[in-house]
Amino acid sequence: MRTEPATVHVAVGVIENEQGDIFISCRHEHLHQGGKWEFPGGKVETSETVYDALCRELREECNIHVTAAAPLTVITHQYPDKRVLLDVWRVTAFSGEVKQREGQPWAWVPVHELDAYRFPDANEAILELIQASV
Ligand SMILES: Nc1nc2c([nH]c(=O)n2[C@@H]2O[C@H](COP(=O)(O)OP(=O)(O)OP(=O)(O)O)[C@@H](O)[C@H]2O)c(=O)[nH]1
Ligand SMILES: [Mg+2]
Repeated sequence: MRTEPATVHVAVGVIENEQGDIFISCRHEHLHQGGKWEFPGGKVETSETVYDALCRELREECNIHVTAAAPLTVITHQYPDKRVLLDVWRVTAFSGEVKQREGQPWAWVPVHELDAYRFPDANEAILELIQASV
């Protein structure tokens, strides 16, 4: 008998700077969807809320302390090898200077240039929402 693997619940942050550029980083090659660009974030642990996970992941991955964020969308996506539920938040206020702490290439990208980057398939709806909001 084959059992379906559980959905991976992921908190994802869309961080914008004063110019309206969006922070993205490139996933390490050896990871799931490696080599593609992503919004920072990571798995929600059982003991935490999605908002707590968002704050923890953005502190760990990009050095900021989130002070306000609003839900943007929720996406479920089935990859050939994995099912994910992306809980996407727009970070509206933070303290600290954004920097990539995990050795990934990173960039601040104007919204109209996001199309030049390759993202995981699940991200399509996120990109449409960001582009529609400028
Ligand atoms: N962070 C992030 N993950 C994404 C995005 N789009 C997307 O499909 N994912 C998928 O969500 C899953 C969780 O991401 P993750 O690898 O960042 O998790 P994590 O930071 O907790 O790392 P870990 O693997 O070391 O525990 C991965 O399978 C990844 O491919 C995105 O824009 N940002
Ligand atoms: Mg991560």
